[in-house]
Amino acid sequence: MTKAFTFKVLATDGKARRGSITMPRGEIRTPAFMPVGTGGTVKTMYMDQVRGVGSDIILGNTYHLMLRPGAERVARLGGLHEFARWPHPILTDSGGFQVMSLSKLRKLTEKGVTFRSHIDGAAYEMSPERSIEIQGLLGADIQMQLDECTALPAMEKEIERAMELSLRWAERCRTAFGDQQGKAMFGIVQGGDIAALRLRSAQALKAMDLKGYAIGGLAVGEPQPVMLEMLDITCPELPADRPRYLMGVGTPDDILKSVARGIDMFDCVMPTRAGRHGLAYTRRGKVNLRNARHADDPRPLDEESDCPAARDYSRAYLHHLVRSQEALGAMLLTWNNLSYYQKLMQDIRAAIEAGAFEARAAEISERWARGDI
Ligand SMILES: CO[C@@H]1O[C@H](CNc2nc3cc4c(=O)[nH]c(N)nc4cc3[nH]2)[C@H]2OC(C)(C)O[C@@H]12
Repeated sequence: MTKAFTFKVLATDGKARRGSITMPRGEIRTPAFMPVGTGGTVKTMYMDQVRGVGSDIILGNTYHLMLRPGAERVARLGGLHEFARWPHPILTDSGGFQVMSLSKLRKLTEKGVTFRSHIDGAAYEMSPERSIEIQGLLGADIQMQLDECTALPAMEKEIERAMELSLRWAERCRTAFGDQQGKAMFGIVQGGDIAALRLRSAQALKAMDLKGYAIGGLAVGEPQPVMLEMLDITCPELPADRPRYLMGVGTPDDILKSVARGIDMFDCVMPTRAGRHGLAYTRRGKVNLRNARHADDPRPLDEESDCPAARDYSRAYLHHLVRSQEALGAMLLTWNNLSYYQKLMQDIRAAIEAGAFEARAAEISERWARGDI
C-alpha cells in the first residue's frame, strides 16, 4: 500500500493518456469518471453498487457538507470515508463554485466569500484557508483550491480579475494544505473563454508545482467547441506528469473529445441526475423511459450489459416505475447510468492501451448517434 500520491502515464495514443494515480486509499485508473456524491451520498445508490460498477473515486462537496451535517461533526464521526462507508479515494470540490451557483447574498472579497446558506439562511464565511481546513476535516484525499469561476459570457476584465484572484487563492491554499503525505491539493485553471488568460493561469499554476491540475470555468453553458478550444490551449501548458481534471464534464461525447485532448479525470451530475428523471444512458444512446412507447416493451435496456439494472428489467417495468414515481425507478436507472459511464471509461482506457482510441471513439459516437432501436 503506497504512502505517497503518485501519477504515472502508462500509455499514450495521440494526446489521449492512460494513467494510474496511486494513493493510500487505493488506485485511480485514468481516464476516470468520478460519480458525484454531493452530500456524502451518490444519490439512490449503495456505496458497494458504486464500487461494483467500477468507480475508483467519488466526489464530495465542501459547500453542501459544511452546511449539513457540518465539517466538524463529520470529523468527530471519523471523517467522510467512515461516515459514508466509502473506504476508497474521495475528491472534494472547494465550495466556491457551489457558493456562486447555489447560495444567497454572497459577497466576494480578497479574503474569501461570505454567503448565506440556501438551506436555512445562516451566514458563513469561506476563505481559502477555511476551505482547505474543511476538506481536511472531511478527510478528502484530493482537495481542490478555492477559486472563483466566472459565469460565461463575461467581460474580459471580469474574467481576468477572477483568474488573478484564483491564482492568489491557489498560493494561500497551497500554504494551508502544507505537505500532507498521501494526499493532494489540485490547482484550478481559470480564464474563461480567453486564450491569453488561460495560458497565464496555467503557467502560473504550473510554477507552483502542484500534484494535479483541474480545468475550471467550463461546462457552465458554453458551446462544446468553446470548451474544446480552451482544452487545446490549456492542456499543453500543464505538466505532462500530473493528472488533469476537467470539472463538471460531461456527456459521453464531451468525455471522448476531452480525453482526445489530454484530460484524465471527469465528474458530472448527468448520469445520476438523469437517472432520477427517467433517462437511461445506453450503448445505443439515451432512452427516455417516461415515453409511452416503452409501456409494452419486454426488452431490457441492454441485454449484453453485466449490470442487473440494464440486463434484467424490461423497459415496460422501468416505464411503469418512472411513471408511478416509484423510488426503484430512480435507483435502477441511476445504477444503469453509472454502469454505462464506467463501462465507457473502461472502453476508453483499453482503447488507449491498444493504440486504437480514435477509431474506438468514432465507433462509440456513431453507435450513439444512430440512437436506440
Ligand atoms: C450538468 O450539470 C450542470 O453543469 C455544471 C457542471 N459544470 C461545472 N463547471 C464547473 C466549474 C468549476 C470551477 O471552475 N471551480 C470549481 N471549484 N468547481 C467547478 C465545478 C463545476 N461544475 C453543474 O453546475 C450547475 C449548478 C450549473 O449545474 C450543473
